[in-house]
Amino acid sequence: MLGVSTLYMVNLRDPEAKNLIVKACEEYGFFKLVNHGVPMEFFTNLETEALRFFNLPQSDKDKAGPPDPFGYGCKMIGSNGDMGWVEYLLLNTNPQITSHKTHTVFRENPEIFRSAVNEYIQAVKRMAFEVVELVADGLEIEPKDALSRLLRDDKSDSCFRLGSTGTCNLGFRLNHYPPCPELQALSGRNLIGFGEHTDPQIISVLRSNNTSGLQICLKDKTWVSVPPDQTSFFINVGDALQVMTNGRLRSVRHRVLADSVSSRLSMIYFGGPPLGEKIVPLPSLMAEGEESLYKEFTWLEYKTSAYKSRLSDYRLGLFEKKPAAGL
Ligand SMILES: C=C1C[C@]23C[C@@]1(O)CC[C@H]2[C@@]12CC[C@H](O)[C@@](C)(C(=O)O1)[C@H]2[C@@H]3C(=O)O
Ligand SMILES: O=C(O)CCC(=O)C(=O)O
Ligand SMILES: [Fe+2]
Repeated sequence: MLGVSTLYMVNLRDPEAKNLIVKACEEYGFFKLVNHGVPMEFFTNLETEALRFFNLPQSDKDKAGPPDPFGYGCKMIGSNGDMGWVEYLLLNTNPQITSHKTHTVFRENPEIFRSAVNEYIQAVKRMAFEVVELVADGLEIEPKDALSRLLRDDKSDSCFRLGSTGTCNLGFRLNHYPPCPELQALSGRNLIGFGEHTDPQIISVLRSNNTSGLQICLKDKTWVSVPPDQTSFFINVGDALQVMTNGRLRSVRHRVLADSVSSRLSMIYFGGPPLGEKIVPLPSLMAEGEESLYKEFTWLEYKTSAYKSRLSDYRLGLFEKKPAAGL
């Protein structure tokens, strides 16, 4: 297997970080971030609270569901028939909004859980702003905050997701993949934890425990396993950033396979723009005469369409400008 782990590793304090990030996002749409400055205790506090939840009896966890859009979900991913060997909590990133469902489950200590989530999200958001500023700098995008302002916006969709009740705050997910002992008997067979997909947003920031399972799809369509590293973050380019860079940066297809022995816990922050934002290639990035590869759409339009799609669908396909026949 390729030495992917060294090809896509970026030290946030390296003076060359902006160039390495751009290279990794062009080639893989993915990289591992080290020396990021987020204290390890933020990880471990949240991990302890998450495991406290996932270790509850099933009937208690079910009281925190369904994930419409916040709350607990088990095996069903989204609402269009996708399934995986996973249970999860979908949460909002806005500390002001607390979900009555998680409150129900964390009867004794909802504040401890919420504060572990908030402390983690604040730190991760700050780091994500810095990462997209480095992307802008590396691509010589003007103004330098063209991407970070979208994530910093109060109405940013690190926050919003369409739900049956309209728009509401979402942008954070805790995934738990229990071990599946039956897998050992099925030697060589894979069990899908979270099926292949791209993330619709601008950027996703993932951290997991020390259990493997995450795989990314390379340009040549081969899948490679990402060695776990519980001290680092893994950054994904999402569909919106692919469009805003007119295809220069690549929204990475990824998936998670379940393990027969170890459980995997991952926490992911999804950074998206405000709902009304037009998702178009950034003008300062376009060469003279270069045309957008995509039709114009707002983030709300894209999300609405994405949430009607199946996990593995190529969601950007509907928004690509197809060359006219015969030209
Ligand atoms: C099958 C689905 C789950 C998903 C919404 C969708 O209809 C298609 C995109 C999926 C995805 C992938 C990245 C994130 O995990 C997620 C929260 C997102 O924004 O888009 C999920 C959605 C979900 O689990 O609801
Ligand atoms: O749980 C993981 O490690 C990745 C899950 C993922 O890609 C997602 O939730 O979008
Ligand atoms: Fe994902």
